[in-house]
Amino acid sequence: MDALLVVNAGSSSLKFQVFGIAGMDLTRQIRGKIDGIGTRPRLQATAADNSQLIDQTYDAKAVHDLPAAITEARRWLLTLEGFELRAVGHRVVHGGPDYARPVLIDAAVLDRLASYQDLAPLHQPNNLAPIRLAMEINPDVPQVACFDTAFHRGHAKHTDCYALPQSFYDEGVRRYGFHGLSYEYIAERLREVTPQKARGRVIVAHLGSGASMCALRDGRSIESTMGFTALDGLPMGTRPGQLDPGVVLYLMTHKGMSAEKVSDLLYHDAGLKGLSGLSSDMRELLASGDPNAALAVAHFVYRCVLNTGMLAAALGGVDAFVFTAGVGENSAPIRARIVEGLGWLGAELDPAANEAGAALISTAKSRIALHVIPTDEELMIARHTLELINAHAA
Ligand SMILES: Nc1ncnc2c1ncn2[C@@H]1O[C@H](COP(=O)(O)OP(=O)(O)O)[C@@H](O)[C@H]1O
Ligand SMILES: CC(=O)OP(=O)(O)O
Ligand SMILES: [Mg+2]
Repeated sequence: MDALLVVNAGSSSLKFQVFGIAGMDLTRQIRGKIDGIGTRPRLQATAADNSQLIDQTYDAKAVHDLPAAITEARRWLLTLEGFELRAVGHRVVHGGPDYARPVLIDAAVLDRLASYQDLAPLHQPNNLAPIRLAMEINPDVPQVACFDTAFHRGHAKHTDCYALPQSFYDEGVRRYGFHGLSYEYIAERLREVTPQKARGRVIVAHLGSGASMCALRDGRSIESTMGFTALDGLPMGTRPGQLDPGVVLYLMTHKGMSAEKVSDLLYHDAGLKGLSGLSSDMRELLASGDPNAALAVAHFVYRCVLNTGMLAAALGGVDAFVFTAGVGENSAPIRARIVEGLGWLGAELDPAANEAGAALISTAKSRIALHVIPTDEELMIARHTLELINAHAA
């Protein structure tokens, strides 16, 4: 069967899906991921009927980074039979000022995307490595890059500028926002789940290893907690979230840290991992009795509540709130604690629905609807990829 492969390299996971394609039709054939990279790596994949194809765990050292995960996933994908690869769609985290929509990749595009590497060091190299590999192995198979930044590119200038001389804005120093493929998918799902609310004011909390929130008005992004890079906003697995730039100056001038050392700290050793001194993985922190784990969790919840206030102000009120991504989809205790902090907005949790992992977790009395919607960045990438390759072939 003609097939489309989708690759999504995140900060702690490599997700992939294989779709059968016929004209504009997509049928999901395989859904897979390696998660817990560097902590407790696990490769899982399921077929279209949800039957399990593989479930394998690895020693943390065996799959310690994304390149190692790419090698493992590729090894397994090559064992599959019956698929004729027609295109590959990739998540690329940073599209810079140049790309406001998905693009067919050629050598010039690849060079341009590589020039944003410093702006997303945790992701961009891992997004580009499989593109280079596929170009070498299958030079005739078209590849499409789909950007985390694209969905936010309609933000008004007074919201996506920094208060710096405008020459910086002109050269691309802007608040881009990320996780856009996830928000685009959620905006589409909301139109099916709750069409009336989808036209209103919605805050989506994408809480994974990387975490951000997005303000949607009538399904379009108007604000994000992330900025020029994926360091800003909420605390994350290994990134601090919002940080006074004075801290960076202090580290460089008072502690003599090089730019490289600061970058290492901010991308790899901060966030839940840095603050707890224990783990970047929310599951491990919730299971731990250590007071530093409790501190990191309390900080995460507090910053989620604080940032909700900011986005509520941007929207002028809130009609619905959506939890998604690894933590948002799976952790009832974190959802409960965030909702508790949103009581001032009139949010009221239905604890039984929350514990049961229901799609709607608010009470009938709640002033805002609280939803849990599993994200599907890979489906968004597949749709964009198919659209582009069909347009190109026409
Ligand atoms: N049941 C759970 N409870 C708490 N956290 C969870 C649970 N399941 C997954 N997670 C968290 O979700 C994170 C991964 O989310 P994901 O969206 O896949 O991240 P990314 O795409 O950024 O790699 C992990 O760091 C893990 O801590
Ligand atoms: C942009 C970003 O932080 O992505 P992820 O959550 O997949 O690491
Ligand atoms: Mg992710």
